[in-house]
Amino acid sequence: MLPIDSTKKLSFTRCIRDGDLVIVYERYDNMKAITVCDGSVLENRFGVFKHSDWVGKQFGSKVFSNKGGFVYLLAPTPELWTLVLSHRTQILYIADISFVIMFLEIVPGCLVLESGTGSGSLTTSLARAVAPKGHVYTFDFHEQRAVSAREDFEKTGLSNLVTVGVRDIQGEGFPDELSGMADSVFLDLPQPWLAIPSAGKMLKQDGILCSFSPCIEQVERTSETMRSSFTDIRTFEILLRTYEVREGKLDDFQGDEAGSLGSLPRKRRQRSNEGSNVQESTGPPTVMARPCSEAKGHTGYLTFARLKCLS
Ligand SMILES: C[S@@+](CC[C@H](N)C(=O)[O-])C[C@H]1O[C@@H](n2cnc3c(N)ncnc32)[C@H](O)[C@@H]1O
Repeated sequence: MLPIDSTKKLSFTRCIRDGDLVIVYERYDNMKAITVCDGSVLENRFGVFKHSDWVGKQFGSKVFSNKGGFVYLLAPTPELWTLVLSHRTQILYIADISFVIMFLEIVPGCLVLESGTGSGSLTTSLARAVAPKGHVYTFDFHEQRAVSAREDFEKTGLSNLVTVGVRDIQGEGFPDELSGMADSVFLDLPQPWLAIPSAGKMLKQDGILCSFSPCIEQVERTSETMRSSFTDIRTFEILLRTYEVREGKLDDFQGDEAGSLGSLPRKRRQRSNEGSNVQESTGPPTVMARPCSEAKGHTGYLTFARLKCLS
């Protein structure tokens, strides 16, 4: 990520410099984060890429190896960072993250509390959502995870937007100094119900709390605890269906899962929509879209609740 501060607008239009973090993109399922270092090289199946060739190029550029192979150099957005970060824990992915940001009503300037930090996947998106003047206070009781998260936020240029604290949030709650200051609180903890009374104290009037839990028993216990100080308690499970889009001839797709309109060539689908039974088995390549066979299933449940107003 490019540095975000209160004076700069988040922008990826500037050119790549020595020391920048870039996402080296081969395919949507094959990318990695690299810090550009003049004098270093990247070696992969496409050949050898000199970092010095990357300096001065715009983010999004296609760059070539000594063998004529190529990769793209993308800006490290939170969306891409989530896909390349080093997993120190289970993490939240894009479908849950985007829903969380929307439902917690997080906008620039918000103050957000989070625990645990884990691998900082959600924190990275929270930081961008509150930029340039908001702040995220994130807590984990695992010292080394906190250290690694700070290093990552430094690398991604977000450290001025995030404070990482080491604290047992289930045991001690959030720090008293933050009482009544949070617009929203997010919990990804094994026993979130223990942290709910403290989360309630931290929130501004009508602030929103979200708790992520992998199993429904935790959701029930969390919701039960929320009832005394929160209202509008709602739980969601975000299931994402991804489609594969590729070009081919009808013959290439014969024998694909039957009955899936998504697996039909566009041309054939249009014809059947027009009431014709004509089916071509040859012809020019056409674009197909069909559900991916390896779609991600259950990740967890997101329970949201709004603090009850006192007056
Ligand atoms: C599943 S991870 C969070 C992942 C994070 N949401 C992400 O997207 O990268 C849960 C984290 O909670 C931390 N944790 C567990 N119990 C805790 C407690 N009592 N206080 C603070 N952190 C705790 C763990 O150390 C772990 O790093």
